[in-house]
Amino acid sequence: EGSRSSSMAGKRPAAKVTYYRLEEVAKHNSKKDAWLVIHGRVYNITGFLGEHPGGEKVLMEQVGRDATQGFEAAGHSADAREMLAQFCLGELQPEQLCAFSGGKNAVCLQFSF
Ligand code: HEM
Repeated sequence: EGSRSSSMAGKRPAAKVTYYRLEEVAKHNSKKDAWLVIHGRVYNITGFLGEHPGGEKVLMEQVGRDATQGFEAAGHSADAREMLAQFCLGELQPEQLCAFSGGKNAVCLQFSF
């Protein structure tokens, strides 16, 4: 499970953000339990697999991993980007961000399990 910690955004009260590691995301790689990462956020898309206008197949190729590059390569609309929020579980550990998401560690692009 993800680790909980507080983060202070400006002077607002601490908001709870759940951080996940890629190793945890990787466990959720089946049709019945499908997670992926896009731009540093972790999404549970299990219920969306059959709803995706681009089809289930492309999503199943990305589950359990960082799908940022594929998501951007498909050129998603603003509507598609807004849909993401409803599936969000939390954030990827910042040091595991892929280069495509602004991470310094380009090796994440080749991350595989
Ligand atoms: C939860 C994440 C995702 C959401 C909410 C989503 C949503 C959508 C939506 C609404 C469309 C219709 C076109 C548009 O509005 O842009 C679409 C099309 C498409 N998506 Fe996704 N998508 C997601 C993830 C992905 C990923 C990870 C890939 C590939 C790696 C992908 C590949 C495609 C492709 C190829 C199309 C185009 C289908 C066509 O033009 O016939 N999507 N997606």
